[in-house]
Parts: sequence; C-alpha cells; structure tokens
Amino acid sequence: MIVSGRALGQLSRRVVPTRIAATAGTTRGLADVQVEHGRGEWKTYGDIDQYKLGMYQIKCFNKISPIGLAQFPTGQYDIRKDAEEGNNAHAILLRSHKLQEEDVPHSVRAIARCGAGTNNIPVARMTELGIPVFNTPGANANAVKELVLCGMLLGSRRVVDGINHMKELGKQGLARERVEKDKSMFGGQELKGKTLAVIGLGHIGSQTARDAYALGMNLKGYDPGLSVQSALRLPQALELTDSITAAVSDADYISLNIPYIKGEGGTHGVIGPEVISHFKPSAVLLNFARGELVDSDAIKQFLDAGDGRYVTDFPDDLVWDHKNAVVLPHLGASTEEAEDAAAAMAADTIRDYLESGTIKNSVNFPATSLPDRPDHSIRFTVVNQNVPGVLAHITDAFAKENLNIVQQVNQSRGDIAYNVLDIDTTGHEDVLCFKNVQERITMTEGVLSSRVIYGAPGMGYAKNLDGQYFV
Ligand SMILES: NC(=O)C1=CN([C@@H]2O[C@H](COP(=O)(O)OP(=O)(O)OC[C@H]3O[C@@H](n4cnc5c(N)ncnc54)[C@H](O)[C@@H]3O)[C@@H](O)[C@H]2O)C=CC1
Ligand SMILES: O=C(O)C(=O)COP(=O)(O)O
Repeated sequence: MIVSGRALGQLSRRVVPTRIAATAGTTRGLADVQVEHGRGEWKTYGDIDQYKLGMYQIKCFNKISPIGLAQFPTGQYDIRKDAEEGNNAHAILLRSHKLQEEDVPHSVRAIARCGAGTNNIPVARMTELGIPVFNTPGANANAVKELVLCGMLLGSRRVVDGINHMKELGKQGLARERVEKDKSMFGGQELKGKTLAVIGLGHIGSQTARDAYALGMNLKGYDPGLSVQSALRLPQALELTDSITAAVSDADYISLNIPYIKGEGGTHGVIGPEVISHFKPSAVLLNFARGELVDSDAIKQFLDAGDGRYVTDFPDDLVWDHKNAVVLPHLGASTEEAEDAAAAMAADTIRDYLESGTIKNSVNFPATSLPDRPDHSIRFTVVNQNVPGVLAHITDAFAKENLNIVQQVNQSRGDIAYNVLDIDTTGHEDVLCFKNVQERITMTEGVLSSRVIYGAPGMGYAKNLDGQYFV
C-alpha cells in the first residue's frame, strides 16, 4: 500500500495505533501474540511525499552498485535512487556525496558509506542525533592498491607525458619518424631496489607494502594504530618507524594511506612544509587517500624546486597542470569489483542493524554482536548518551509494566551507549502494548531513540528530539 503524504498527515493527526499481527513462520514463537504500537505524528518528520507502509525505505546518494542493492529483499525494502526522494528513509547509502544534516530526515536510523573514508559525513553530529554511521573496511582496498602501484609507475616512467606526446606527433603525422629520437625525453627509473615509505598501514597500506615487496622494493612504514590483522600482512622486511619524517626521509616513493580527520589532532595538511623538507628531491608522493592531507603550497614548492613528483587521486587547484604532477579524478575505488563489494557490505550492515540491531563496522557506535532473539520474546533497543543511570530507568520502566527482560546487552563507545533488551512475551496471550513503555523510556533524559524490532519493517521507531517525542 502506498500512502500519500497528505493521507498520512490526516491519519497521523488522529494518532492511530497500529496493530501488527504476528504471522506464523516469520516471527518465531509469536504466532498468537499481537504487538500494538502507535505510529503517531509522522507529519513531524518533515516533507512526506510517499511512504510504503511495512517496508524499509533506503535513500541512495551517488550511484550505488545494483549488485549491492540486490542484497535488500524486494518486498521488504523500497530503494530510492534519486536523492530528491526518500524523505521518510530509514537508512541512507552513499559514496562520496558530501552529506549535510538537512539530507538526513528524522526517520533515518542508520547511514552506510559504501567505501572507507567517512570524512564526507558529519559523523559527530550524527552521533549527537543517535545515528550510527557505518563503512566497509577493506571492501575497495584491492582496487586502490592496484592504482597506487599504477601511480608508482606513472611517477617513475613519464607514461602520461609519453602518451600525450604520441598523440601530438600522431596529429602531425610524425609519430613513426620521430618516436625513436624523442623517446629520450621520457626516460625513467625502475621500482626494483627503491625504497617505498607507506604512511598508514591499514587495509590499503598493508596490501601496497606487501605487493611492493614482491616487486623487489625496500619498505618503511609508519602507523601508530597498526592493527594485528594488517601487521600480519606486512613483509617482515618492512622497517616500522616511529614518525612520518623518519619514514619519508630516505624514501624514493611515499604512499599516503591514512584517513582525513578534520580539527585538532587530525590529519589536515599532515604532509606540510616540515615533512616535505625531509623528502629526497626526487621523491614521488602518491596520494590516494585524500587531497586535504597534503599542503598544496608546500607540495607545489617541492615540485618547482626539483624533479620530485606528485601523483594524486584528488583535485588540487595549485598543481593540476604542473609538469611533475599526475592528477586523477578520484578513481581509486572505481572498479566493478570494488563497487560491488563495498555496496554489498554496506547493504548487509544496514540490514543487520535494521532487522536485528547488530552493529558491525560502525565508525561512531560500539560494535554489538547479538545472540539470537529467544523464542517468545520481542527485541527492544535504546540509543542513549553514555551517562550514569539511564540503564536503571530502562529496566525500571519494563518492571513497572510487569515485563520481564530475558536477555540484555549493553555497550558503549565514547558519548554513546547502546542497549538491546529482549522482552519475554510469555503469558501475554493476546495483545502486548509497547506504546506507553516505549514513550516512557524514550523520553528519559539522555535517551536519543528507541526501537521495537519486531513486526512490520520500518515501524516501531521513536525519537527524543530535544525533549519532543516523535514516533
Ligand atoms: N582513492 C580512493 O578512491 C580511496 C581512498 N581511500 C582513502 O584511504 C584511506 C585509508 O583506507 P583504508 O586503508 O581502507 O583504511 P584503514 O582504516 O584500513 O587504514 C588506515 C590506517 O591509517 C592509520 N592511521 C591513521 N592516522 C594515521 C596517521 N596520522 N599516521 C599514520 N597512520 C595513521 C590507521 O591506524 C589505519 O591503520 C581512507 O580513509 C580514505 O580516505 C579509501 C578507499 C578509496
Ligand atoms: O572509499 C573511499 O574512501 C573512497 O574514497 C572511494 O570513494 P568513491 O566510493 O569512489 O566515491
């Protein structure tokens, strides 16, 4: 059923309680129990143009791989590919779109980045709003690594200049005549035996180091947060340093593979005048991470001064046409394989969160792997500020309704706490009404949102927005 915004608005003013009948088979152990849940004033969620009751709505920014989108079962998920639509979205999927707070309707429970970097998402604000942000670690790493290897060759062999020269000669009909004479303008060097410094040894950096070793390169690396998983991928011969400058000082190639983090203690301009002053004059800097990591003035001065090179996957207003720069249009993750893998992983992550409350690969919420919901129970989740006393209020609210908690998980990360409670339905033969208890819990100070993960997809979400109740 499709309900237009106007129709829904009319419904909502009457605050119609929705009775969700459990269907045997899909709702294990609850075949004869009904869950009553108030839908409430949807008009407060902003411009409602279209909403398919009983379906999760996913709003996409950027073109998302159809293979990934196929992870969402049709009939349960309504995919809005046009960014102008999806005003009632339950989740957002995106790639590099620079997400604004206005792009995120109040109905959104989760955001997934089909990719690694989340600097295009206002993550801190989403945390304040109680919205988990997910990414897809490693899903596109092979694609980026392959382009970094290509970048090293572009930096060592003047391939781009050579191609452009051949085009010019071809236009003039001089290619055959001049090629052997002119090729001396485009001489280069080999990678074998040279030193590569990798800054950031995560999914991309560690794979780059491993493959560069196979090409016969010497390796240095810097990563104060090196994970065990990535460390296991590194060649034993890689020399770990304790600073960026120590890593770059005698390197022929420098690959930057770290996240861009704004603000104090972040990574804005980490490759600035001081670090660049330690570069060899002939060093090749490979930036397949983010443009903002490299100080444009400083890299331009470096390129002007010698025969060093800069190969980057990001626009740069100062060096885009520099003879010693190769600038690509953010192609690192643009392979079929990476696009499919990242979108599929993001879709799985969103489904896990929406359908069971599981949190995996979030950049702002605590990882929460959940046991199955026991038979004869309903799952209730609460997102709250990580302050003392909230959990006691939640359990107290259930006790007051004579509802028994059969299983409970409580996790926290920074300012956020996440509670999952499975509530016993035994003995509630007919209708179990969560409406009051959900309102009481959601309006507890410090609580941001709550969900009843049971019944029709998309239903059962309530939000405490500055002391106002939205369901
Ligand atoms: N060009 C493209 O299309 C793509 C670019 N990227 C960029 O590459 C970055 C890295 O991606 P992954 O390797 O998948 O991420 P990752 O999270 O697996 O690895 C990042 C590593 O950098 C380390 N790190 C963080 N700050 C550091 C610092 N200041 N100095 C040294 N090491 C530091 C971390 O400890 C971590 O091990 C992403 O954040 C994104 O910005 C990622 C995918 C595609
Ligand atoms: O995964 C990342 O961080 C990327 O930069 C890839 O961006 P894209 O998905 O190609 O817009």
